[in-house]
Amino acid sequence: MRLVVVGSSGRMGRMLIKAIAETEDCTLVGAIEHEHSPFVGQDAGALAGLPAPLGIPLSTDPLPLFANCDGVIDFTAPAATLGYAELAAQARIVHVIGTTGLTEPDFEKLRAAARHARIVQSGNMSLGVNLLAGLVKKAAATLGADFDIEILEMHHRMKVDAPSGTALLLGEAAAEGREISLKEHSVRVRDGHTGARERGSIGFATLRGGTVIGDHSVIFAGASERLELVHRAEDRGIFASGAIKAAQWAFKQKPGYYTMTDVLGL
Ligand SMILES: NC(=O)C1=CN([C@@H]2O[C@H](COP(=O)(O)OP(=O)(O)OC[C@H]3O[C@@H](n4cnc5c(N)ncnc54)[C@H](OP(=O)(O)O)[C@@H]3O)[C@@H](O)[C@H]2O)C=CC1
Ligand SMILES: O=C(O)C1=N[C@H](C(=O)O)C[C@H](O)C1
Repeated sequence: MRLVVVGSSGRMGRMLIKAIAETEDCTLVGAIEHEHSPFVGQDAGALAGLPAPLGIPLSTDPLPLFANCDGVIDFTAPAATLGYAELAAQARIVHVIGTTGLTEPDFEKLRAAARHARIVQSGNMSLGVNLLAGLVKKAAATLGADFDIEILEMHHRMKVDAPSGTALLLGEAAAEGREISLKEHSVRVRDGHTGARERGSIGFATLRGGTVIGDHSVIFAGASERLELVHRAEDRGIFASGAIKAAQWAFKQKPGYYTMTDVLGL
């Protein structure tokens, strides 16, 4: 499969270039950055720390690359992702989206692009987190509203969006298990005299610091017992290999909007 990476000098971009180089049946055919990036023109392999250059310089023009590839992997920023989604739809290719911080209007645009592209979007591409989401759904359904649900996440100091895409994905899983709408029951911030906790709400807490790759805990707090389901990412390679698996899976599908639950058959 011929793949292009956008945001290729970023933390995930570099990890993806390395992972694609190490994956059989996948070839990196292009690496893209925005026009003001200081990395434009540099070799993708050198940037990713590979022992030899790949002969692929970072470019700013997606059009010729999208026209000659099977899929694009995108861990960038919401505005960039929406632009790439339009181009991927025009080129009728696979678009794997790991970008977080997307809003409901953004998701509507992505669903429209998925009429022509094969989009796989997930706030977390790892097997562990997607399995965790299933466990959270089951726990939420089993325990019911006598147990308060709180979702705690910690990430590195450079992360720009909160709560994390993963925390929101886990919140959706909990809400689905409870058969409620997350939008109507989530409490994203607490400060000052908040009053007692509202029964049935799903709370979020965000920590930022250091180099933490991504820790998530879903806490079910009952009257005399507490259940905690935890995932800790130890290497960004888990997101990169999940994204490549998603691209390979989507290559065989019809245009549409898919998630990692579809890819992993969970
Ligand atoms: N779903 C998942 O499994 C995961 C999702 N993520 C998400 O992926 C996103 C990226 O994370 P991370 O790699 O840590 O962030 P980085 O900031 O390190 O990387 C983002 C890269 O995208 C570049 N970029 C910005 N705009 C454009 C554009 N228009 N075209 C091309 N490149 C562009 C940035 O350039 P510059 O720095 O110059 O602005 C940067 O190099 C975040 O939303 C994060 O939450 C991260 C890990 C896992
Ligand atoms: O920005 C990150 O780093 C990560 N972002 C994703 C998120 O928002 O959940 C996934 C992972 O936790 C790392």
